[in-house]
Amino acid sequence: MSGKRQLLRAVGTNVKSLSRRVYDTSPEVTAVSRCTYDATTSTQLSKCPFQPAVAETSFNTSSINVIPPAQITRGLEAIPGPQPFPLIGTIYQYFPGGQLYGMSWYDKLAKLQELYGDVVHEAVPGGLHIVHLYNPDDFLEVFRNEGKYPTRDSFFMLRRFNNKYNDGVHGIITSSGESWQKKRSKIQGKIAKPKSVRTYLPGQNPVADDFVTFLRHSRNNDGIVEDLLPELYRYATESIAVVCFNKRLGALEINSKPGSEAEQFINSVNDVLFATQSEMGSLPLYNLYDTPMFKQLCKAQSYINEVTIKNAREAIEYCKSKEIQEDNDEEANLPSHLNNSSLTDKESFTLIGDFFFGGVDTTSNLIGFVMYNLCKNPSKMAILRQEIDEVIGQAREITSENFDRLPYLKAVIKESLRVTPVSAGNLRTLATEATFSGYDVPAGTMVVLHNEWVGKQAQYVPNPDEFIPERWLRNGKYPPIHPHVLLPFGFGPRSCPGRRVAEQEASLCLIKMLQNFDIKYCHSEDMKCEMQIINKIITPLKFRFNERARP
Ligand code: HEM
Repeated sequence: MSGKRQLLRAVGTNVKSLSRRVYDTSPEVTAVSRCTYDATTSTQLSKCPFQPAVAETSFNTSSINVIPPAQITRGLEAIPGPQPFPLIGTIYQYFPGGQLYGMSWYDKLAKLQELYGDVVHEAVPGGLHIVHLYNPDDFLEVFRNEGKYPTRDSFFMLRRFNNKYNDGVHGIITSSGESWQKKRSKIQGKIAKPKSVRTYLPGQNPVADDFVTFLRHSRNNDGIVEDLLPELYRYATESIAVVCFNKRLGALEINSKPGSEAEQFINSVNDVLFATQSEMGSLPLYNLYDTPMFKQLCKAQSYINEVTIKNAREAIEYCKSKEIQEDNDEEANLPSHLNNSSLTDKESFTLIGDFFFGGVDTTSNLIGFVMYNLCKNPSKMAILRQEIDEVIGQAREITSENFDRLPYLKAVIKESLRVTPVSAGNLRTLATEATFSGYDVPAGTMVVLHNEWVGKQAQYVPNPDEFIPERWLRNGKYPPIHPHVLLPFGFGPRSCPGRRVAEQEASLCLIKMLQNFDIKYCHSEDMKCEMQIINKIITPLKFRFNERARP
């Protein structure tokens, strides 16, 4: 191991209590089956487009973790995993007769871990190599080796759409390198910082009030909403429009006509996510011709762009007509802010489109998951309601100060993201070679961090099957959890810029629902979800909303 990497390894994690397999004499590592695939694409893999650089990390560097060089196994071919074959790689295991056929996403990745251990290699058609990781210590190692401009290679179809039909202009989801950083820096201060997100409260409070009114109209005579999820999509769309355009779209209008702009927009977001999920585990034929799935994505993304551009232009015109120049003016908006930056119109609109798109399914499923978990754990719901009653009471205006005094609400959201995460894990392409649990993995390899799986293992989270928000409260009553187990919004400079927006929108919605209703889950079956880039709820979220009894 080079001196530089010895040094990197030496700045270890502060979580000493967790066992590291790399310290063992590796019997488990050597016992598992070896991959004999000749990695013919190794030249391609080492062609990293980025300068080798080490990611800065703010973690405590108190303990020393040095892997003896003799225990490090080099090269992808040495990593355990299913046997790959030329051209098809390991994809056959997902087809009938294969060991992963017909399984849910979570069951597949759990099976891979069970069969091969904490580091697993898969070869995907098209010469792509994936390394699955199941140890939080290795997650830290990934972020140390993600480079100055972290890369998350995903949304390949969307990338192709942008290249082919958006004049080669990308937002931040599909861009990389300096181009990614330039765009991200333009929007970071407006969306990602907690203080700036609070400035959207005056616009988002009325959205949450309207959602409560909307729910009252959606209930049947028994107070039942047959499926809350579509209503939550409307809420999230209306609320993210406040952030993106400082504008109401009308998604929560009572008796809004089918086929409204908001409805078509929501359907388009779902179509893009569905097409993107279909990329995984299939041959990338869309690179050769416009496949039906690619055409579906193109249609949906074109609509997302159309709605974004229309609303962004209106927002810019609004600021011009009112001569609003200052960003801190209450009537200022994001498109106008970007219009005054060095980005071209197309770059700005594509960037805003990413946020508009990113803010729909994520937030709505998060709220759905939290509601479900609370209903399944009524004692936790009672504690949360008490906190809300004490801090906010029946006030309609939720202030920035209120948010700072709701630790249990934060803990509930966090625990929900562990038990029923919106994002199952994280993805990076290594900028530099790295060592994971004793295996050297070359630069350019895609690594998948299985946070959902790790968060459900008793060795990392005690009583993992129980919904215990208290474990996240900093009162010393529960043992600390490894800081890389739960990374629902990713990590580092490429982490989710919409995190604070999502948390704020979800909190507002949950507060208002608990202020107004007694809520019960009343579907006969447990909730089920399916991986469509995010974990999406696929069974009806049937709740009874009774007006809350006032003292
Ligand atoms: C429950 C809510 C959400 C979850 C769990 C979530 C999760 C994530 C994750 C895991 C990533 C990848 C981070 C990484 O690679 O380190 C991400 C990226 C992203 N998210 Fe979110 N997200 C949520 C809500 C939102 C919202 C509300 C928006 C828009 C306001 C948004 C916009 C984005 C964008 C644009 C990216 C790409 C960032 C980049 O590549 O630089 N997300 N999100």
